[in-house]
Amino acid sequence: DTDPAPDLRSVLPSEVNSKYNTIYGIVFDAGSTGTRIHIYTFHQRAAGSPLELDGEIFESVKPGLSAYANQPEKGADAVLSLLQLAQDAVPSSHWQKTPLILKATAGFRLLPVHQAEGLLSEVRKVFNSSPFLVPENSVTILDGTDEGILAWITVNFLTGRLHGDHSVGTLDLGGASTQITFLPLNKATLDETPQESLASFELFNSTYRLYTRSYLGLGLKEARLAVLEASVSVAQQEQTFRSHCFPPALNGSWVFSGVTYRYGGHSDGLTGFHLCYSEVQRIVVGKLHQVEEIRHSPFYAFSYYYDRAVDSSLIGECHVCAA
Ligand SMILES: O=c1[nH]cnc2c1ncn2[C@@H]1O[C@H](COP(=O)(O)OP(=O)(O)O)[C@@H](O)[C@H]1O
Repeated sequence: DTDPAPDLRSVLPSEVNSKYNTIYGIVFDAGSTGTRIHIYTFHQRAAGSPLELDGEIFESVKPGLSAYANQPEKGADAVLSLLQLAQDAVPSSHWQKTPLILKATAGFRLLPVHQAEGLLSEVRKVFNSSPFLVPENSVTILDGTDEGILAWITVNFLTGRLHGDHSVGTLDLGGASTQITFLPLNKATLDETPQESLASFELFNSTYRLYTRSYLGLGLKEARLAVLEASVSVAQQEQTFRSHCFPPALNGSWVFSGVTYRYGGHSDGLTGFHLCYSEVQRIVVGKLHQVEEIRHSPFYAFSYYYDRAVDSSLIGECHVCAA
C-alpha cells in the first residue's frame, strides 16, 4: 500500500511552454485509504482553445480523511499540509485564479451524514482561508456512478478509444468500494440492466450510455473486514477476528482507517482454499449483478487490482505511468 514518492522536478512545467498562458488546477482525491493532491499545470495556446496538460505534482497522506470522522479539525489539518505544497508550486500571481476542488469517495459514503458533513465543512474552512479560487460546490462526495463514469472516461481518453466502438470497460478496486463500468453493445444488456445502473452523458459532441455499478463495502479493505465479520467497536475491545483463510497459528494486527484489527487463524486447525472461498463467497452472494456481455468484453483493471497484481508478481511494476 505504499504510494509512489513524488519527484517534483520531473513534473514541473517545462520551460518550452513558458510563452503560453499557464493555467493551474488543484484537485484533492479524498479516498478511503489516503488523501491525495494533484496540482496540474496546463497551457493554452489561444483564448478559447483547449487546455493542454504540461505536468502534475502529486503527493499523498495516510490515513484517509474518513478516519478522522470524530476529529474533523485534525482531518482538515491533513488537507492543509498538502495545500502548502500547492502554495509552493503555484506562483503567487496565479493563486487567485487557480481553482481548488476536493472529491471524497467511498470512505465518506459509508460515514453517517453528520460525520461526513462535519469533515467536509472543516475542509471548506481550510479552502476558504487559502489564497486559491474556491468554486461553488468545490468540496463534495462523489457518488459511485460518477466515480465509475470518470474512471471509464479517463482510461478510454488516455488510450485513444473514446471515439468509435472499441472502448474498454473499467474495473476499479478502491479501499471501500469497487466499480465496474462499460459501454454495452448488446441490446439484451440494456434490457436486463436496471435503470439506476445505466448512465447517459454528453462528451465531445457524442452521447454515451454506460453500464456502471458501484459496490459500496466491497472495496479491498472493507471487503476484508466483512469477511472477518469485524467491526470497530469489537476491534476496540481488542478481540481477535478469525478466519479459515489464515494458517491456524497465525496472529497479526492490521491498521485501517485509524483502527487496529487483530486477526488470526482458527484454533480448530482448519484452513485452506475451499473454506476460505466459502467465507468470501458469503459476502458477495446475492449482491452482484452480472451481465453476459462482460464475458466477451475487454476490460482494464487498476487501483488495487494493479497494486495486488504487482505485489504477487503477476505483472511488473509500471515505472513510467502517472500516479
Ligand atoms: O490517481 C490515481 N491513479 C491511480 N490509482 C489511484 C489514484 N488514486 C488512488 N488510486 C488507487 O486507488 C486505491 C485506493 O482507493 P481509495 O483509497 O481511493 O478507495 P475508495 O475509492 O474506495 O475511497 C489504491 O490502489 C490507490 O493506489
